[in-house]
Amino acid sequence: MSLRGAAVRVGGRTLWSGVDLTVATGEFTAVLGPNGVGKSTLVKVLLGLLPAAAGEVRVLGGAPGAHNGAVGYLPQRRSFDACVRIRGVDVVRLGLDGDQWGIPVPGLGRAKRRAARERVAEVVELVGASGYAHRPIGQCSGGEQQRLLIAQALIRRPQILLLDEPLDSLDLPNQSAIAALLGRICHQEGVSVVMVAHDVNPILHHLDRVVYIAEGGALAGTPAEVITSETLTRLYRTPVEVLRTSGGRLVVVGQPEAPALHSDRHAGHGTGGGHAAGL
Ligand SMILES: Nc1ncnc2c1ncn2[C@@H]1O[C@H](COP(=O)(O)OP(=O)(O)OP(=O)(O)O)[C@@H](O)[C@H]1O
Repeated sequence: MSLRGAAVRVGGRTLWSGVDLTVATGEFTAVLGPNGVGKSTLVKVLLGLLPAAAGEVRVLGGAPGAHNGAVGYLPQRRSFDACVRIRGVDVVRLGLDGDQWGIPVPGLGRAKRRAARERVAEVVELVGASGYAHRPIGQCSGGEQQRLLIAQALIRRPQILLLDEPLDSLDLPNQSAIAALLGRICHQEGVSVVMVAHDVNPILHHLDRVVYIAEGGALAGTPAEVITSETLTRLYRTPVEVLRTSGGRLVVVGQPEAPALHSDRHAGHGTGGGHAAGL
């Protein structure tokens, strides 16, 4: 994926401009930055849901959206209500043929149904969800639901996996487990992972590249290049300290927390109301 001199405008406002970025194949990239700078909007541009206002954006050698069959997408977290009866495996299967729901697929014979079942089982195994995938998804924990949604995004064997804050509202052990899972999907399965995140700590260990969006532009580099006290303090406009543990791992301290009602800030998109108060 590449952006050259790219800019984006929403609601008559330029969020960022002059952005030059490249995400190479097989890399684990985090998109970070303060609330409201346009991280989710970047994901929408990469999916072709929103046109760039200037510059050039290419995804898998084509215009954004042209190869979405090879892009898995996990939108910002929605949790399933406890009363949702659909099983985890059925949610995963929707990633394969959910877009054909209600329309009979001619010639979908027994062999194809078996292949689909096998692919569901394979991807459920990959994300470590076999133990609960046959339960109603509403009865799975937040971390379990997230694994099943990642399986859904992976079922078509995408080359790129785009995730919008997949660790949001998970507890710390689940954040680490999902981060490790995504690291494995990237580095062992060869899927390029691009993930919007608020807290870099759970993923820091797995990252190849960091993109910070702030001050109307973007800054990219390796974690060692970008994650420094000086750079983060400047970008977040608040004191942020980067410490190195005795094991050599970086820890970011003082990074602004995501507000508790995070998903509410997105409820008003497109309606002109609702989310500005949370920024
Ligand atoms: N459809 C829209 N119409 C008008 N404004 C929009 C629209 N979509 C997003 N915005 C605004 O664009 C800005 C960036 O939104 P975006 O969701 O990309 O930010 P973000 O960096 O992902 O924020 P957060 O960290 O809070 O998730 C916000 O100020 C938001 O209010």
